[in-house]
Amino acid sequence: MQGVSRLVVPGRGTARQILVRRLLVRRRQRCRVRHRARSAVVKSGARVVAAAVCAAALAFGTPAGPTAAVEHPHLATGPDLVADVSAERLALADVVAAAKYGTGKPIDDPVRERAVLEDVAKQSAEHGLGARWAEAVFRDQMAAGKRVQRGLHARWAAHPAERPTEQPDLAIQVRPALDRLTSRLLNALAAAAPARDHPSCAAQLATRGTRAARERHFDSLHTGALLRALTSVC
Ligand SMILES: C=C(O[C@@H]1C=C(C(=O)O)C=C[C@H]1O)C(=O)O
Repeated sequence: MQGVSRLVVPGRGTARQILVRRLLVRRRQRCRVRHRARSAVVKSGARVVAAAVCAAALAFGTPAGPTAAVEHPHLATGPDLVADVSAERLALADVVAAAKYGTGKPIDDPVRERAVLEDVAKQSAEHGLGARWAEAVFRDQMAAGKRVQRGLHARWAAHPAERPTEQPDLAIQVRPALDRLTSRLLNALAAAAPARDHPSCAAQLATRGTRAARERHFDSLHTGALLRALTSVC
């Protein structure tokens, strides 16, 4: 579980390389979406400039992570917080998995997910955040949590000795703990918002994400899920 950034997934590179690639794909998609939106209202010359700015940001900006973070400290602190709180939320997926294992409670609970997203939409306004962005991030967080639950349930089915010895109460203990993290993650997103449009946001987030995974001694299941959880941040 050591050296997560160097953890190699056969055929796909290290965990850090996978995260940077994934975040770049996301960034390119956002660039394209914005460019298309702009294209609808601006003349063709401006369209070319907008596309060139996106392309240049993607081509030159991303590798400049550490330097950019020194010049703009918010580039480090926002992604740092987001990675950290996301790792904390993901660690709770183990407790959720234990609470559900063998009880027949489904891993996917759409009703609960809707309640989480409604809470996010409500609180995001209080944090000065766009509800769409906040909801996208929380959808990723929930997808990541479910990936961990599925992985652990499969692991426990195959290796009974690894099954948890205690069964926490989902409604009384676990969900309230997740709910408490909602406002912390929204705070972290508010701190990361200025970094979001910076070309090195994805690189910063990758660095902070792999560090958070390493600090928590995440295995490949949890590290992969953390990468998934961070997909919509930048
Ligand atoms: C965490 C749970 O499992 C899933 C993941 C959720 C989440 O990450 O918030 C919410 C609902 C479930 O689909 C849960 O049931 O509470």
